[in-house]
Amino acid sequence: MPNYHAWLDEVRPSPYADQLNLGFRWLRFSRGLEREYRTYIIEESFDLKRIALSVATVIWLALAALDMLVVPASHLGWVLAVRVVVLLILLVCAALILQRRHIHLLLPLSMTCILVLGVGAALIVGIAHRADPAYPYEGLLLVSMAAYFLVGLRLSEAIACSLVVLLAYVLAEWFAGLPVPRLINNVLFLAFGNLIGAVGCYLLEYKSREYFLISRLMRLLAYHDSLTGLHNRRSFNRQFERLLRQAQRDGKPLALLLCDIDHFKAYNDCYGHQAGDMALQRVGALLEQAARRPLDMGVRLGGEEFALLLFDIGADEALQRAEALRQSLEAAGIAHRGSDSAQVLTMSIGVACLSPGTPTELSQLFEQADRALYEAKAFGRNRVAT
Ligand SMILES: Nc1nc2c(ncn2[C@@H]2O[C@H](COP(=O)(O)OP(=O)(O)OP(=O)(O)O)[C@@H](O)[C@H]2O)c(=O)[nH]1
Repeated sequence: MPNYHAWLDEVRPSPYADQLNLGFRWLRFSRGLEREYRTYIIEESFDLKRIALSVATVIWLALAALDMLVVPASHLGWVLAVRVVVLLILLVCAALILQRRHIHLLLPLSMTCILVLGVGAALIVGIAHRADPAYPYEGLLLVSMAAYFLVGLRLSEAIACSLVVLLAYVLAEWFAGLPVPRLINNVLFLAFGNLIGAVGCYLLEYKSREYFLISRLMRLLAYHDSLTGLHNRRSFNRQFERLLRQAQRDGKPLALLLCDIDHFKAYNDCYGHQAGDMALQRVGALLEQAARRPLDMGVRLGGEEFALLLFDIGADEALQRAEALRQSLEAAGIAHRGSDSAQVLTMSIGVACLSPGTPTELSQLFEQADRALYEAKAFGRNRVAT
């Protein structure tokens, strides 16, 4: 399919943007993304599976009632026996699916339901055709349509299920002794129906994958700063509450480092806005490196203000990390002839710590770090204060 996402050129590289650019006409992403998509689709299709199960059970029971009217009494017992066995398996699968605990079993259970319905329907047609060749076989197409559209299967899974059902039908008709020309006619009808289902399913899965990539990319854009790739203030506010709760629950300390580049206005004035942007990106990369543990967070708060949120860190170590960060910018040696504090670009850092068990709001921790930053600026910049 053609790629209409020209706007991706203006977005920072990410696995989602890369995959959108690369395309996915074979309905497959790169390995990591494919795993993420499959987990997402299983979660997403849970409600669909519940509805599909209810619809399938109702239709199956309705057809059982119809069988009592149209299947000759000599074969009705067998037909009803198949209906009961299929119904029982459906109910067991439904009980497991609805518990939701067995999320890893959701896919095999859904495929089992489709296969049991399809093979059961094929058997019933075979049994009925032994007595009455006019018994409708088209119901098999309903099972395939459910596989393509109703259960949330991927195209390859839906095709696999439908082919097994088609094979079961051919065997059942062979057992029933249906004349070959009629069998060919019926198989062709089912095959064409499957073709239509497969094309529809392809288009749906393509759109579902596209939606997955775009929605993940949008989330990434909404929570990250476009210039540096760091978390933005919105993401910081959102994650801070979560980290605070986790720190309190686990009895771990937290530290907030507020970082502000010194004399950045003068830097812009001396070297231009574009050079200023590049300097901000270099600072962003240093913060990214400093936030190396999974629960640490490097943030661009706006302009030339950054923050580093460190999880499970005591006051002494937090000061050391702040000092290391300050030194790393100084050591980067980005010339700054307009600065009063040094000949290179530097930053001032205010540190605030939160001990376990101390109830604190983000605003309080922020104020504390801001006061320390103000002190660092007032005492000559290019320093760490607490
Ligand atoms: N290049 C560039 N400049 C920015 C960006 N955002 C903010 N700035 C500039 O950052 C400068 C911040 O200036 P001030 O708030 O006066 O701070 P300062 O000059 O660093 O002074 P001190 O913090 O007191 O050392 C302003 O000139 C803004 O235009 C950006 O995204 N890119």
